[in-house]
Amino acid sequence: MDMVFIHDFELTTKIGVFAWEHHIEQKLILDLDLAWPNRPAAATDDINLALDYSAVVAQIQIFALSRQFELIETLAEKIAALLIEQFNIEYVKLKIRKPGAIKEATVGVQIERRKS
Ligand SMILES: Nc1nc2c(c(=O)[nH]1)N=C([C@H](O)[C@@H](O)CO)CN2
Repeated sequence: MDMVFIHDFELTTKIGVFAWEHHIEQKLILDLDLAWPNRPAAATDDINLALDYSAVVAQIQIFALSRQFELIETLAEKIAALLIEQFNIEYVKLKIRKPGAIKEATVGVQIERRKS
């Protein structure tokens, strides 16, 4: 399966369970693996047939600015749904790390979602 990937994407947003987190921005690190048939774009050298990773990053940034969640699980689910719908992507694997969450470890979530 062909993929377009976006790894180590630093996203700054308001996120967290605790009250003190509701008023500050925190850094998240996203890794996205997006199923996309790359041959048509390669055959024509046409960005219009490619999954434009810049456009994907921009959409996620706009979404993260406009919404606020407590759990990174919720953010992951919403981003996966957004990408499947807006870019017509068949399969999304998304990992979100929250580097500042705890001092003992790097923590986060990973989901895989398919277009239904
Ligand atoms: N599975 C999760 N556990 C926790 C989350 C989360 O989003 N998913 N969030 C927190 C707090 O917001 C924490 O990051 C504050 O440091 C705790 N556990």
